[in-house]
Amino acid sequence: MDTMAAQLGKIILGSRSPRRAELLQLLIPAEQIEILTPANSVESGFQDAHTWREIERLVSEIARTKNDDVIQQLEDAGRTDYQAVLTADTVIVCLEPRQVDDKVATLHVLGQPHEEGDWQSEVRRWFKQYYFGRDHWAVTALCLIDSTGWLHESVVRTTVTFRRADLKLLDWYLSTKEPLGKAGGYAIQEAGSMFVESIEGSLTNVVGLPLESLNKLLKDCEIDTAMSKS
Ligand SMILES: Cc1cn([C@H]2C[C@H](O)[C@@H](COP(=O)(O)OP(=O)(O)OP(=O)(O)O)O2)c(=O)[nH]c1=O
Repeated sequence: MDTMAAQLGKIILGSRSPRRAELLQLLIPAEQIEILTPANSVESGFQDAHTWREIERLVSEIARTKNDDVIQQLEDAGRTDYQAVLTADTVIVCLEPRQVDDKVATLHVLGQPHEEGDWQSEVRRWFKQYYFGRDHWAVTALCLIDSTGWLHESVVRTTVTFRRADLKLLDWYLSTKEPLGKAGGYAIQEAGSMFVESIEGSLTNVVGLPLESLNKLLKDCEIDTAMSKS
């Protein structure tokens, strides 16, 4: 790709998440980003996924499905004026509390709370059963496909440790509705941070777009970022 075209071509962000758009703007100038929303992907199959290998495979598959959807939209519109399409998917992975006779701990995946149901009870249960006083992981799969169709992928895992139970704070937190639209039902970048004791790894990965890893993928794609210009 020549440098001029590389400078002009848009980076298409296939996401409805405002957090992903804000984070991408830290690496790519806003005027070079265009947002196209992928069709809602079915986040199924996780109920049978209990190993890291299987979970990471499924999260990557969802990010790729979102990307395919956006590329199809671009093709349908006869568009060739873009450098790459970026999509991502984030889930929370927890350890099932050990049963007395369990030999090995089991992994369990949480997506976004189900808005149409009693989401407050659902999120309250997640906090009590999986979060308070324990570790869990935020896992984000990135999928970047350049205009030649070359696929660049990565999966990033961050360990998050929550403080001990504070049920009063949890009741208030649920009343804010912040958990809606967030994987695992909390936002570490907002009031959800009050539950967090520590994290190990990338913070932006928890928020839905791991910048360090994305910067590397963009570099692999020969896309200039704010860092490459400095
Ligand atoms: C854990 C966590 C998640 N989140 C958000 C980021 C993502 O928007 C969302 C994860 O859900 P996703 O299903 O990955 O993404 P989405 O449906 O919001 O957006 P799209 O598929 O269109 O890209 O959770 C936070 O903002 N803060 C957090 O601490």
